[in-house]
Amino acid sequence: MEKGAAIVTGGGTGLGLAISRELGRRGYPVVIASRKQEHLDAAARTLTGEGIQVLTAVCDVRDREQVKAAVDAAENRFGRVALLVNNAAGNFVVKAEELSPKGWEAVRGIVLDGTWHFSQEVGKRWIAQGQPGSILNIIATYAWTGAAGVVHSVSAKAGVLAMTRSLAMEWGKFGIRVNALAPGIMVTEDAAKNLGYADPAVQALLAKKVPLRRLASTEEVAFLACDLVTDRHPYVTGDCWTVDGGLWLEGFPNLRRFVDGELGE
Ligand SMILES: CCCCCCC/C=C/C(=O)SCCNC(=O)CCNC(=O)[C@H](O)C(C)(C)COP(=O)(O)OP(=O)(O)OC[C@H]1O[C@@H](n2cnc3c(N)ncnc32)[C@H](O)[C@@H]1OP(=O)(O)O
Ligand SMILES: NC(=O)C1=CN([C@@H]2O[C@H](COP(=O)(O)OP(=O)(O)OC[C@H]3O[C@@H](n4cnc5c(N)ncnc54)[C@H](OP(=O)(O)O)[C@@H]3O)[C@@H](O)[C@H]2O)C=CC1
Repeated sequence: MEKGAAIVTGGGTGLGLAISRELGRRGYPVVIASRKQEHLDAAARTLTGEGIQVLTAVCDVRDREQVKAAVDAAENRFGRVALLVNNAAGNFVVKAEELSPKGWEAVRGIVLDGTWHFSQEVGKRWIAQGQPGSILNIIATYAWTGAAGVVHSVSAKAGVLAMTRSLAMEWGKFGIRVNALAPGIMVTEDAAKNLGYADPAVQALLAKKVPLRRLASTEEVAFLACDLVTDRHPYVTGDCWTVDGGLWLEGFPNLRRFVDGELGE
């Protein structure tokens, strides 16, 4: 039987692209949704070339109507949505006292509102259709440790973790699983640029802070993400898996110190 489709927000770049590829390899048609056509087109070319069925959906996750249109397009093309990965994010390092209302709004809107928009849109359809489903929310370990320099993202990711647990409790009876995954530091283009670790010398310093002494690859994080969101672990819900080489146990690096050039040995 045909598998339902997997929607991956922010599926055109970085971790989202790695998750889309791994889901494709596991037999799921993927729907990649994000704002920029050029990100989606480049990813679709790559994935199609690897034999994966792909649909692109230009969509700002902050806009409820665009989210609805993306889910409609996924159902029209593939019949059914089986999986949702809320991976899209926005982030930048800023002193809390200098963060503007629009800066707060942008990051909260993408991370917290975007996750809610897609989750409710697919969740209510699964409930109405009597279909099971699975949602995976990509967060960060600072959702529970806190971190200096990214108060907007920390607050939004903490909200997503609370949302994950609450939806798992409320929708478990419908056969809908909801989990979260907290990756360690990955060198993806926009994250490294926006968070001040594009320089390989900074990456080397960061790696020294990780108990396993290296940063994460998108592939290894994607593999675990796919294990969690697919039916490999059908009794896991409301949980958050961490794949960060042990970094959070050491304490999350103060991101302000990176951009201020104060990171020492
Ligand atoms: C060192 C280890 C770290 C590892 C852990 C990291 C864990 C998590 C990582 C991530 O989440 S990585 C994801 C990174 N990817 C992205 O951010 C891609 C998408 N990002 C964007 O599109 C932008 O960066 C955005 C600002 C988040 C959103 O773009 P949008 O077009 O909606 O907003 P703008 O109109 O450009 O800006 C809105 C508002 O925000 C202010 N702002 C933007 N950048 C900065 C900045 N660098 N510093 C201070 N303020 C910023 C901008 O000025 C606007 O406010 P106003 O000026 O209008 O008040
Ligand atoms: N990199 C890291 O070290 C870590 C990352 N994470 C998390 O991993 C996930 C992936 O991050 P990563 O791959 O590194 O970063 P990327 O910047 O590559 O991914 C973010 C994606 O979100 C999409 N996006 C941004 N804003 C919107 C929007 N308003 N609507 C729709 N899509 C949007 C972007 O596409 P487009 O520009 O086309 O809209 C992009 O594809 C994020 O949730 C991040 O918080 C967690 C811990 C560490």
